[in-house]
Parts: sequence; C-alpha cells; structure tokens
Amino acid sequence: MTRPVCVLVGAPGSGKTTVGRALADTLGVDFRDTDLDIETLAGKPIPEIFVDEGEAHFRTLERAAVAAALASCDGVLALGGGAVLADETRAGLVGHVVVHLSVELSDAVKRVGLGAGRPLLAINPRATLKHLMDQRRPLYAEVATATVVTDGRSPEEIAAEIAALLRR
Ligand SMILES: Nc1ncnc2c1ncn2[C@@H]1O[C@H](COP(=O)(O)OP(=O)(O)OP(=O)(O)O)[C@@H](O)[C@H]1O
Ligand SMILES: O=C(O)C1=C[C@@H](O)[C@@H](O)[C@H](O)C1
Ligand SMILES: [Mg+2]
Repeated sequence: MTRPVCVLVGAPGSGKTTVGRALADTLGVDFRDTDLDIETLAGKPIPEIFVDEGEAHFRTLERAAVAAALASCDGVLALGGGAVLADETRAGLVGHVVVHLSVELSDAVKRVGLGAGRPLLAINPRATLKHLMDQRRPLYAEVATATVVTDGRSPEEIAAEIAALLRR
C-alpha cells in the first residue's frame, strides 16, 4: 500500500513546506504539499479561492486533497496549516507517521511577516496567528506521532533530525 514516508503538520510559518522540501531531498523521495495540489486543481492561488469561494469551500477542497494525497503519496507530504481542523482529516491520519513542527508565536510571526499569500493572516497577523495557534495546538498534538521543535533552528537542521527519527 502506498503511504507517505512522513506527513508534516504545524502552524503557518512552522516550515512544513520549507522543511518538507529539505527532508525529501535528504531522503531522495518526492515532496508533495496539499496547498499546491489544491491550487493546481482549482487553477488559482489559495488567496483567490478564499476571495472567490470562501473559506468553507477551501476546507472542502482541502479535505479531498488530503485524502487523495494520503492514498497516493509515497514521499514527504506537507499539509496546510489548518488541515487538522477537520475531524475527517484527523481520523485519516491515524496509522501514519505524522511529525508536528512546533513553533512559538515569536518565530512564527517573524517567518510569516505580513502574511502575504496567507489569507487568514491578512489582517493583524500576530493576533490572528496567536488565536489560530491556541486553537490548533491540541489538534496538532492529537495527530502527531512525533514533535520537532523548530524555533531558532535552520530548516536543514530540522530536516536532519526528522530523517534520523525516521531511521529509528
Ligand atoms: N526553521 C526556519 N528558520 C527560519 N525561517 C524559516 C524556517 N522554516 C521556514 N522558514 C521561513 O518561514 C517562511 C514560512 O515557511 P513555510 O512556507 O515553509 O511554512 P509553512 O509551515 O509551510 O506555512 P503554511 O502553513 O502557510 O503553508 C518562509 O519564508 C521560510 O523560508
Ligand atoms: O492555517 C491555515 O488555515 C492555512 C494555512 C495554509 O497552509 C493554507 O492552507 C491556507 O492559507 C490556510
Ligand atoms: Mg506551506
């Protein structure tokens, strides 16, 4: 059965996309990101999906994209920051190797900047990010089989720790 080597979850700015690419390079496997899958399928960037069809529609596309990727990806899979909000997605992650990239608010704020390309962070990124992180922390913990701290560390260092963890 095809399954991802590793699924990455975490808050916006935790580095799922950046660390995921580095990890896939290290392991010599493909990298897949459900945010990119959604954009490809919809034929437009995520901020446009939010504006044209709304967040609820985006979440519907996201549930389908995650289910499809879990069934067909055999490399490193990064999920969108809010994917774990869906009960269906959390249930679908059971039995997978799921790494939570943890990040504290101060590093996350530095990394997302003014929230460009992240529709939920378009207004008051720091306060919104704090709210999202408080709401989602228990959900990341629920699905994770391991947690890797990312604060003050380079993507390469984090990828190396995950690669070592996968070899155990
Ligand atoms: N460990 C790190 N140290 C410093 N900067 C980082 C680190 N990880 C990621 N970044 C930077 O932070 C920004 C956000 O990273 P990235 O897009 O990988 O986050 P993400 O978790 O995929 O976010 P999203 O949930 O919005 O998809 C990028 O500019 C990236 O270069
Ligand atoms: O945190 C979120 O809810 C999101 C994170 C991004 O990865 C995208 O999936 C989208 O911008 C929503
Ligand atoms: Mg990403």
